[in-house]
Amino acid sequence: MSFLSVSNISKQQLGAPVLKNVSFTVDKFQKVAIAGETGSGKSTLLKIAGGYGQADEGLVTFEGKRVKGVLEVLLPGHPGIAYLSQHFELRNNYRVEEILSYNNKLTEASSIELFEVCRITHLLKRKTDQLSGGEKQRIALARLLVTSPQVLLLDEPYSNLDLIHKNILKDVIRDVSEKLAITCVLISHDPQDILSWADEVLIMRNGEIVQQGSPEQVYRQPVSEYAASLLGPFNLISPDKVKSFTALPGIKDNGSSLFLRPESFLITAGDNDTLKGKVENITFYGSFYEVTVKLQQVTVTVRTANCQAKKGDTIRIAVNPDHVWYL
Ligand SMILES: Nc1ncnc2c1ncn2[C@@H]1O[C@H](COP(=O)(O)OP(=O)(O)OP(=O)(O)O)[C@@H](O)[C@H]1O
Repeated sequence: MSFLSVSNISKQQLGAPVLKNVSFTVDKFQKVAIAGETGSGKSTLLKIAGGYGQADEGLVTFEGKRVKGVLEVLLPGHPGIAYLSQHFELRNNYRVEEILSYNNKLTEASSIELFEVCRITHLLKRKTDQLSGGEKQRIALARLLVTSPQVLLLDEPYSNLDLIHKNILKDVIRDVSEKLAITCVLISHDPQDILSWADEVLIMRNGEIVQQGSPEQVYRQPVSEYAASLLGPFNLISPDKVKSFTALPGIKDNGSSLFLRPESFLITAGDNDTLKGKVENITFYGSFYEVTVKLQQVTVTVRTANCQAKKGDTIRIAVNPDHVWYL
């Protein structure tokens, strides 16, 4: 029996299908990320999974019990499942500690640990209008966690946060999974948030899950150009141009497009198993450079930690044969 099971969910909004027969399962303690373009149905799916939406068809179960939709219950939600919306609200004119005292099912020691995990211990005496957006978000999260859920569903928790607050919240969410042993499902647009955190990634398009796999699988072996583009930059060499890459080990001209992430290329001094090209552009991104290299027939983007070359230089590039993929 799956911990959380979403089976054959379909949903229409204003006469148009928003979810089409979607199924997935979440194991206990798993970290699942949902990615997809705007309007692909991520939020609708997450709400239905937590009992905060209403499916037209299909079944959601949590530990074997059916999760009812909002139209079937007086108060939305299901015991054991917490859902943090993109649009949460904290009541004005309350102290944080008051907000966190309602529905608190934890012992005092566990509450103290939770407030530490959420990095809000220093905020407990503040009023809710004396908090930054990032602090409010962590309190909204703690407010859910004091109810002692087993599953936490997070809808784009990192949107609208600056890098500092985003990094704090990333640490918090990691600790929620690891220290508090809570199963998490998270929606995000940012490949870094998804790939560095998840055990399993679901990719949605037009109300369907088009790919599901580990971060490495979905990143290195996408099922389509769409799936590839959600998780970062890539080179896609059309079948008629692949022949010019077959000098590189591991690359075959098999009638498909050749897919390579920029870091699958390597700038090298050697002559063997390499291709010659001219540097067209170099962009510095802090921890890496992106180098645009014009080869005989195509231009590719190469990602490298160090770059001695200059614009206009002729360089040689090799490829990591383990990263070769076709679409
Ligand atoms: N209450 C609603 N009434 C009508 N249409 C809706 C409603 N909620 C969602 N939709 C539509 O359903 C589709 C999926 O919306 P959803 O919010 O699930 O997508 P999403 O992938 O989460 O998008 P985003 O990344 O922008 O949040 C969209 O076309 C949206 O316009």
